[in-house]
This record gives sequence, structure tokens and C-alpha cells, in this order.
Amino acid sequence: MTHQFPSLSQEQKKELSGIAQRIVAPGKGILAADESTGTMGKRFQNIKVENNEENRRSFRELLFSTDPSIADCVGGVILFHETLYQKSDSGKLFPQVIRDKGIVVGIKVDKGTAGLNGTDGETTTQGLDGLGERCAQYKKDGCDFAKWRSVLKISDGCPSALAIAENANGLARYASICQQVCNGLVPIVEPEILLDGNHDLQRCQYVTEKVLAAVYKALSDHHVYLEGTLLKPNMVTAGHSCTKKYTPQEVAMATVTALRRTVPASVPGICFLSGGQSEEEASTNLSAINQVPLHRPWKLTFSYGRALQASALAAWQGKAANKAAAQEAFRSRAKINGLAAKGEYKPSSSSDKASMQSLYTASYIY
Ligand SMILES: O=P(O)(O)OC[C@@]1(O)O[C@H](CO)[C@@H](O)[C@@H]1O
Repeated sequence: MTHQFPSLSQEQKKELSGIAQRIVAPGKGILAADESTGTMGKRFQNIKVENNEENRRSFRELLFSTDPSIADCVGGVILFHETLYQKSDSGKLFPQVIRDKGIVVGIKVDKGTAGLNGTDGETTTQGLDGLGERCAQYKKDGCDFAKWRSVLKISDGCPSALAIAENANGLARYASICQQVCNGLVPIVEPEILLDGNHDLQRCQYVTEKVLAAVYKALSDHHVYLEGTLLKPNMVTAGHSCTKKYTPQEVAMATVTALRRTVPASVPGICFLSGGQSEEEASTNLSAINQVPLHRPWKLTFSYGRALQASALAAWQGKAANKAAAQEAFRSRAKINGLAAKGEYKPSSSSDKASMQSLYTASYIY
């Protein structure tokens, strides 16, 4: 075996690890506002709002112009391409609005999934062609991190060895391109295992361990600098149609056990996706994860889309008059998750009904 040909200087490594650490500073997580145009359409349908560019801008404006105290619990925001070039009501580009609050700007760079022929409906993720050029441009336009989502599912025969290997390699190739000399983006590596299925907690833990082990082998093969990366995994939970119910403590123990067996201690932070859990479930499980009596060498925090925005969307209803109420709903959810990231969130019996509502969609695609 040859030696490694170093591609990153000490300064470049320092920049990457500094960005990653700022995003997951104590009590901070990520707002995933990177829904594609199609996904926003589904969200808007529920509140009967037309899916046009101005409405998408207005909703994001509401989130990004929330009181600056939001920066106490949000360290990073992930944007969709369209949003990166949109402006606030006062005419400021969104990345500037976000950076002015001391929050790091990120961008979703994958181009969605494509079928893997010969498998039982499994997929790979597209977007590697021209990725280097796109990353360099995004860095110039104010981004410091990126996100790429791979999707795997659990059934009797899934995930297949092919799906695991193909998605791990894609994530590693993407991560190495993000970190390349001129690009300087911290890659968030997201191997999402969907909630669909009737499998139990143990099966999800087993699959999560196999998937993460393959991802970290591929990241090593591709010489990815782990200190300058973040992981965005699913929590280990039973499938959505499993009849057995598990406590947050059981979910937390299975999740932390799987992570301890597979994720190197050099990774600064693990930011969970919410994956269809209700807002309350996602917060309660995260808090329980941060209370597991095992050594946890990484920050364990959130990178929620649905579980951070559902109440805000419901309060907004597309009406300017509801902006303040929607911002308050978002601020309150972010604060709760900030506490959960420190293991300090205690759910109260008075939690409102909407926050307990499942946000699950079968075979979630975007
Ligand atoms: O699972 P959640 O927390 O809602 O969203 C997690 C996420 O990766 O999936 C979405 C795909 O639509 C992205 O917008 C988002 O970043």
C-alpha cells in the first residue's frame, strides 16, 4: 500500500473542523430548510397555500428573520438552490441574513434518487457530475457546508449489499469533493434509513450498524478528513408499522449503541434527521439520547426539517398576519431542541396536540 498524498493543508483542515464545530456548538443544531420545490408543494398543500416562488420565499423569510436569539440553538441552516439566491423583505440575500445572525449557511447539493436496477425498488443518489464546480460556486456565494442524502430501506431482503455499497461510495465521493482544496465545504453525510416497515428496534439497529460501518469504510478509502465532516443519520427506531412500541430510553440506548460501534470519535457531531417523527417525539428522543449512561465522544444534536417547521407552517397558513405567531412556533420548537441537544428537555403533559402529530409519509422521497 502506498502512503497518502496529502491534499489538504493544515490551514484547510483547521477551517473545515472549525466550521463543523461552530455548527454543533453546545446546545445548537441545524434547521433543514432545503426542501425541494416538489416537497414544498406537499407541505403547502396541507395548508392550502399555492406552491409558487413568492410563497416559498415568504415562508423562508419568516424562518430566517426570526428573533436573533434563535442563534443560541441553531448553528446552521441548510438551503435549497433557489433559496440561496432569494432575498428578504428588506432586500438582503438570505445567506447574508443568516450569516448576520452568526449562523453557518449550508446547501443541499445532491440531485435526488434514481433506481438501482435489479433491486427491490432500492435507489442511489445522483449529482456527482459537475459537483466540484457547483461546490466552488456555492462557497463563493456564502456557503460553508453541504448536504447529500442517500436513502435506504428495511424489508426482508433490504437493504441489499449493492445498495449499501453504492450509497456508501456515493457519500464518500461527495464528501471528498466538498473538502477539496478550492471548495472548503464541510460535508454532511446523510445515509437515511427510512421509517417504513414493520421491523422491530433490534432489526433497525442491526441495519443501521451495517450501513454506518460501510459509510465509514468508504470515507476512509476516499481519504475524507473526518474532523471536517458531520453525520446526519436516522435515529434507531422500530418501523412505522411495528406493533411493539418502545420507550424513548430504549430508542436512545439502541441509537447510541449503534453509533458507538461504527462512528469514529474524530467526527465532531451527529445531527439526526427527524424522518417522520412528530415534533414532540423527535425532541423527547433526542433528549433521551443525550442522557444515555455511555460515553458519547461526539455532539448529538438535530438537523430537523419537518420536526422544526410543522407547527410554524400550521400557524402561518400563508397569511402575513400570522407571521409573528409562526415565528414564535418556530422559535419555541428550536429552543426545545436546543435543550434536548444538552439532554435537558423534559416534555410536559401540556404539549399541544399538533406537536404530537406524526409527520410520517410512506416511502418519503423529495
Ligand atoms: O426528516 P426531516 O427532518 O423532515 O428532514 C431531513 C431531510 O434530510 O430530509 C428532507 C428531504 O425532504 C430534507 O429537506 C431534510 O434535510
